[in-house]
Amino acid sequence: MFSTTQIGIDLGTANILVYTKNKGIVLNEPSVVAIDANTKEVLAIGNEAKNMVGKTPENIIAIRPLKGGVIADYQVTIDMLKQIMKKVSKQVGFSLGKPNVMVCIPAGSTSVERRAIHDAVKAFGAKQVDLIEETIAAAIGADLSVEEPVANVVVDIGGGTTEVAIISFGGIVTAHSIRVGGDKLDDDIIQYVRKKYNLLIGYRTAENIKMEIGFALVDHDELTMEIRGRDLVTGLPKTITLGSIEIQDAIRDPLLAILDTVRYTLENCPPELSGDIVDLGVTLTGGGALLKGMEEWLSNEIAVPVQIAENPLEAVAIGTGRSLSVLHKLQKKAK
Ligand SMILES: Nc1ncnc2c1ncn2[C@@H]1O[C@H](COP(=O)(O)OP(=O)(O)OP(=O)(O)O)[C@@H](O)[C@H]1O
Repeated sequence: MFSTTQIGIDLGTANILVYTKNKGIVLNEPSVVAIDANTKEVLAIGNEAKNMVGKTPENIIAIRPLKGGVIADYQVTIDMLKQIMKKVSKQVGFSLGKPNVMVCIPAGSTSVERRAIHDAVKAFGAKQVDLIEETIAAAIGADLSVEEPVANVVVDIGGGTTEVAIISFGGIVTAHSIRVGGDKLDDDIIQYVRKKYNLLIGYRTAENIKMEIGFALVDHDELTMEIRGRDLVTGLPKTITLGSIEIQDAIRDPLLAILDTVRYTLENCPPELSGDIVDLGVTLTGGGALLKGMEEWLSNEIAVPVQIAENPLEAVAIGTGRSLSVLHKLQKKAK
């Protein structure tokens, strides 16, 4: 008899990852879909679609169907999910039997959207489909002892949202989220460069600036970077040099919004669990955790230890996949 393949899907605003128990991460691609604007036909997904952004003829448009932590384009999300299942099935070969699938969905998705995602995965041939909250998946993926009666604090800084949760005994004790994540930092960099230098830059350039010379609000030796864009006055291409101190200023507001959400969640922690936070600290997951100085800045501001999960970008997908076994064990116990 074949054992059932277990698959975890992290349906993120910025990236989609798929994890299987035996093979680990088997797919990691940006949540981008290229479609023909006239026929609405899906032409490409993931890396292939991202590479088309801003470089394609007018009839081919690239869509990020998940925006700001919610499903912005429902039909395209479902189409993307189908393509992903197709890719993964080829790679993993779960033709041997129907897989059990766990999907981690954006926090802001409605019950109708949750149902639709569930049905789309099921229609593709999954044996069982379950949905999981992002912070619980992140905590499991970060190797926190979520089943213990202690305060596990997770701050997941994704593309569209930041979610903060205190998890104890397998459940969320308190949680808060804001629609501010790495994408908002990119937006603010675009606005800053436009205002100060009259230069138009695209999202990919803004993201590169953030990754190369973006810092949380910590003192640091200044870094610089040359960037290219379109001069708004002459309409011609132009190169300028940006410094990390000015970029730090440009992304100050979203960083402070993230800090406020962390503070607010910690303030709402039941007193019995507060002591654990001082001892165990806060764990950062999601790509935003990789912003330079993030760990040091948050730790200084909230005065508790802060650590970054081993694989911040993969923690949710790993936890989503692993949670299948946790759920399975719980179900067995319940029988
Ligand atoms: N080295 C880095 N420095 C700063 N930001 C980074 C770095 N690497 C990735 N990011 C940012 O992390 C974000 C993506 O993170 P992640 O893949 O965890 O999001 P997601 O799970 O798709 O989003 P969400 O949780 O909102 O659905 C993007 O905004 C990306 O620019």
